[in-house]
Amino acid sequence: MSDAPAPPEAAGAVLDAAGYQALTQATPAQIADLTRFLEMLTEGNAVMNLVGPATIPDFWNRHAWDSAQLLQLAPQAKTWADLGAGAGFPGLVLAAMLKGAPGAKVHLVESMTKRCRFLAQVSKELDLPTEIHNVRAEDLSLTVDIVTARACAPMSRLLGYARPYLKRGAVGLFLKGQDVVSELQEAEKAWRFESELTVSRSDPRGRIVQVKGLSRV
Ligand SMILES: C[S@@+](CC[C@H](N)C(=O)[O-])C[C@H]1O[C@@H](n2cnc3c(N)ncnc32)[C@H](O)[C@@H]1O
Repeated sequence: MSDAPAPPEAAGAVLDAAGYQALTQATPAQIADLTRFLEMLTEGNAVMNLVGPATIPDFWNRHAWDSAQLLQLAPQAKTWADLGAGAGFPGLVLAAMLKGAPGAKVHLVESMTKRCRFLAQVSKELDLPTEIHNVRAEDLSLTVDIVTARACAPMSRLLGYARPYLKRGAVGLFLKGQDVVSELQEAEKAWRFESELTVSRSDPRGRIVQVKGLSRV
């Protein structure tokens, strides 16, 4: 048994920028971009509903690390589509971490115009490799390596939104909460698909669902 101290996520300690950097090997420039994003999120949240205000003090774990952990499941992926990107989770964090990587592009798909304006502001200021689509996800069809979503819709509905992307060869990586098993059971009534669950590293109650090979039952 190792005597090494428990990692912050296991110990339940609040994660700060240095802890995030240790978990992700983020560069100082990436930490600076994410710190500015946190400032813009805090300012934006004062005038519009972007994230639950109580979650902002836990930004580095609840939002940044929750999002960035996806990169460790798909280290070769260059192109991503984040459905229901909202204030930019996971999409803006992925874009900040992929900035400068050859061929990197994160498509942020969001139906609410106000939120798209916020996504555009952050992307412009931080010069992130994003493309913003102010549309409903299911009305768009992009060829990407990975299609992702967090808190966008229950799995059955989400698979309908993700279908055009999965049909073009994307793999799904969806951040889900503790109801994931019942959501999957419900989804299996309407869809056939392969799924694999990974425990979330930012919250042991959460699961990341990898989805491939979607078709209608
Ligand atoms: C609860 S928020 C979550 C936002 C972000 N993913 C996060 O985890 O912080 C859900 C977002 O999905 C968007 N949304 C819901 N259905 C959508 C759809 N069919 N196409 C695009 N955006 C959608 C909503 O406008 C909202 O911004």
